[in-house]
Amino acid sequence: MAHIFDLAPEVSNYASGRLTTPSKVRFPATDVFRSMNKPSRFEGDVFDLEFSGTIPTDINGTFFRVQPDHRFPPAFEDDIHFNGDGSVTAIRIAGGHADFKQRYVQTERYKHETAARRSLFGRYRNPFTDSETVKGVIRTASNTNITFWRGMLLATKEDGPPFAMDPVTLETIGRYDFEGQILSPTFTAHPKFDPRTGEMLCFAYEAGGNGADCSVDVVVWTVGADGKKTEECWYKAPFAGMIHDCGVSENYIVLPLTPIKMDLERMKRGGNKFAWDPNEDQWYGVVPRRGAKSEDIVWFRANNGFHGHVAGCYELPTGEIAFDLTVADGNVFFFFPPDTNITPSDGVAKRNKLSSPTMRWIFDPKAKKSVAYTQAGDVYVADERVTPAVVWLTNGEFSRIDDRYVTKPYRHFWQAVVDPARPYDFAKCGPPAGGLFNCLGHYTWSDDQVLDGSGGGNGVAPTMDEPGKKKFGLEDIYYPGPTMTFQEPTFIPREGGAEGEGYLIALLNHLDELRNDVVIFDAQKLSGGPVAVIHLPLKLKLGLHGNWVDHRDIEAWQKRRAEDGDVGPVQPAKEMLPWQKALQAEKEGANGAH
Ligand SMILES: C=Cc1ccc(O)c(OC)c1
Ligand SMILES: [Fe+2]
Repeated sequence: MAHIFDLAPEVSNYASGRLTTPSKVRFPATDVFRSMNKPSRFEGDVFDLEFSGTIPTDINGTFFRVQPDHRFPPAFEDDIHFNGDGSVTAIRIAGGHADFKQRYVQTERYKHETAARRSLFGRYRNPFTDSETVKGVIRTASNTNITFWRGMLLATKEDGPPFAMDPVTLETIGRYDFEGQILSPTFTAHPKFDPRTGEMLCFAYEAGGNGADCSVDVVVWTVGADGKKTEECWYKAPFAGMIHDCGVSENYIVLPLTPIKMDLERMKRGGNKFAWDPNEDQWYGVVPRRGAKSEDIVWFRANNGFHGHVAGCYELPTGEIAFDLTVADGNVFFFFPPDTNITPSDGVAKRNKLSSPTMRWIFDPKAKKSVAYTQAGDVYVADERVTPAVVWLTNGEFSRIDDRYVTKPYRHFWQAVVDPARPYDFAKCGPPAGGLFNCLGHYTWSDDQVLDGSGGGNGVAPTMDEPGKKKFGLEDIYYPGPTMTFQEPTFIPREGGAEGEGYLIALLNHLDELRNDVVIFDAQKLSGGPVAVIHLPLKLKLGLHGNWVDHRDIEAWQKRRAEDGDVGPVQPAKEMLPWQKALQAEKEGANGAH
């Protein structure tokens, strides 16, 4: 009997890039599904994890994070990581011990594909590539963020509505529409929480129709601590681009619009949802948090760049807004290249060795603006272009702050950092899956930068290409060695501590062993190395975002969410979304016509 491994090499499940009728469960032989990126697909628990060092006994809570993790071989052989099914990790820490739980978000997509035991949804955010059997089904993979809101976890991806999960069991409760108050087809993966008021500030882009029609409609909401929606205002964006993250100050919200553009005709042809436009500016929309009208938005323009994640955002004594985020000098999403049918060939950006500094922008919300009439509606554009007040060469991504300082002046931020000067063991690890985030960085703004937002005194920072730029503030860096990279860090506040006093927790990727650890640092002393290394007996996937939830908050809400609690159980959405109802009516109309 020939040994299984002696048989002829496996036949691919793909014919001209499309999934055939899979004879075997076999993922594409591409970098997206290889080595550290190999599908995990694991759901389960590990009680009382092994660890080295000492897990701080003064923390009692759960570190939640989410990863895209394809459950089935994708419909398209060249599928991308960002199109994987959302799978949530919970690291429950108490009494110096840690437990592990991993569960998928049981979205509509999850349910339909489980029943079919195969992929039914096609390309990333392109329903024109889906099986006819799932037309009208909410297709989000809920794979980008996992936040805690009024006793539930919200698993989110910006292409669809949130799905609620139980924060202890990780069971999926269902699609969440804020008790029927938020019915847009899309919802941000980056809601922000005002620590002073308990409000959730959130938004959606491509929000005007079915969530996949390249709409330029943007909506911004405020939901009060009591769960009641108190603000809703709709705006027009200058083009159908990505608004991934946002910043919130005491009175304003800042929406960075990235020049990675949608195109409906390309999508209908089965192409990519997005294409990088190296000739387009980066835009920043600034809107009031309260009592806003559509004409209150002001869009600021700056030279082309790729927005990363927001650190802090707050108002200066002048009433201007300091807004900090990483901005890369080229297309970070290499899997969404320029659309050569649209972008003039001479415009294709030079192949950058991307640099991704932290930029501080200072926006005047009262800036003089003019109306640009676009076919989609009025766009209010500031007359003056903007340049960054500070360019800090952190070369990082996944900025995080002490979330108790959201909307307020802050000093500390942390990032996953790329330092190409450090040794990397390519022979053992191969290419650094997901980016060479080989360090964790802790950064502290200097006094003058906190108070007046200036670039260290004169308010004018060197431009991006000025040689020998100044370093700003303090830097505290940890490098684990040549075979490891980090995922996004998350701050854990120490009870009663000042800003930034506490711990930093992150996943560590062992690219040689193909396994993960969870590392915990003193947030003020990364360079001292981790105080604890929690050993997972398996490899997860490269994830996106995570958050720390203190167990007292979970327990308090468990009481309130009990059948006899003052709030009662989480209510999943009861009705289809408006775009689904419209589609159903269209179908019935068409059927009725026969
Ligand atoms: C990191 C940004 C980002 C933006 C859009 C996405 O759909 C996403 O999916 C994982 C991630
Ligand atoms: Fe994000």
